[in-house]
Amino acid sequence: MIETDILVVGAGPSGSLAAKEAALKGANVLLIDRKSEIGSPKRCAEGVSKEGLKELGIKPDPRWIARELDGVRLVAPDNTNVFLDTSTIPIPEAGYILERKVFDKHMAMDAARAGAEIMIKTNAKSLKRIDDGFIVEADHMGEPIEIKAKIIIAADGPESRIGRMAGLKCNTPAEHMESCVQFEMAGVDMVNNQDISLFFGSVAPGGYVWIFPKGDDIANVGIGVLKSKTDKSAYDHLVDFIKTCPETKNAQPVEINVGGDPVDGLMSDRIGDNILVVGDAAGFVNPLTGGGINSALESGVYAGIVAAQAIEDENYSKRNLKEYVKLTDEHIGKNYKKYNAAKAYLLSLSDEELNEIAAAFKDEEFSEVTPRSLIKRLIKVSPKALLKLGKLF
Ligand SMILES: Cc1cc2nc3c(=O)[nH]c(=O)nc-3n(C[C@H](O)[C@H](O)[C@H](O)COP(=O)(O)OP(=O)(O)OC[C@H]3O[C@@H](n4cnc5c(N)ncnc54)[C@H](O)[C@@H]3O)c2cc1C
Repeated sequence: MIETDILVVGAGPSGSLAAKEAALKGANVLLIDRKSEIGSPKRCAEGVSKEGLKELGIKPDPRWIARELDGVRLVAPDNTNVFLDTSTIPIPEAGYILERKVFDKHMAMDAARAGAEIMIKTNAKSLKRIDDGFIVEADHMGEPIEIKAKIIIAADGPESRIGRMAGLKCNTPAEHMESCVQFEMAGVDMVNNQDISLFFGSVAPGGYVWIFPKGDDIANVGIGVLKSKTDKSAYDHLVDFIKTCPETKNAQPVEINVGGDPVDGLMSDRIGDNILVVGDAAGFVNPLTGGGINSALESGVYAGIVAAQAIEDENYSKRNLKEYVKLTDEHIGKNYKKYNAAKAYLLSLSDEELNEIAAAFKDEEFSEVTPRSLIKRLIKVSPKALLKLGKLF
């Protein structure tokens, strides 16, 4: 039987940062992932906020940055463009396009350098609660093993099972799981290959289509839809878009990525005795954009710090892990309410309303956008916005 203070299940961004932080604070840490190669296959459009990385002290490394971005292009159903410049407006998940397969590996390498032990091709299958922690049954390189841990950090992504196995109520209802499909494509004739492009309206019911540039003619072209808003699959919506969009109709795929994105907001059940849940597994995904890398990293840091302190205190009770909930509510969750309201508004708009708003904003020189100034402007453009926004705020 392998024994450790802290077992981190999942070496995505949240798990690697949790492992690194806990190891730096002196805990004995084991990080496991079921994959043969950490980071691969990716399930991500790879957009990340520059500021977010900076705040966590993660220095940009050319080995894992595919592209540095200038801004965001919002595209209305009638193809009207609105350009936002990230140097003047802070926009979540818009700063760099990562090479996730390299980034995730580097984050795990940093955890190893901090002192964490890593086991790849190790799939956690079940949990058994014992007096002072858990015994995890796992499959390592095809062989059954057992790992005894005082604390588990569940960093096992959007289809997380570890939290639930430990008795926590942390799952995303199907109606709030964005269904995503993406092709990495070559030969994309982008309107602007320094901006990410987001296409709204009936092209992607309940979500949006994205083109995220990774090179001059290389891009992640993907879609997220809510199953409750369409009878068609996300794949069929994306194929229709690619065939008809002038930027993608001659492009060719080199990779396909399929996955769920939990856009329901933070789960309240994020801790229990001997367990903390981080990243997508706990719903740390911006409900408006579907972006979760920055908050996965940040939640991992807080979990690592709190878990290491609990090891030092020799107290792994839920009560002693509460600081994690406080930190994540304060630093991450507080913004989700307004993002949820903005999303509800966006989803309430018809194609015609989106076209009207885009037409009014298309020549705008945005120097600063505050929620208040944006709402004022929206109401001026579309008096109907007053009715819809009134219900939300
Ligand atoms: C198509 C798509 C596009 C996206 N685009 C963006 C974007 O552009 N920007 C952004 O910020 N976010 C994006 N996201 C969301 C982003 O990918 C996630 O928020 C982020 O990866 C969450 O990190 P994580 O560490 O919580 O989980 P993950 O990155 O999912 O990592 C979980 C890890 O746990 C491992 N694991 C799972 N179960 C077990 C087990 N039982 N035993 C051992 N290991 C296990 C998995 O192998 C995996 O490595 C996108 C998501 C999708 C689906």
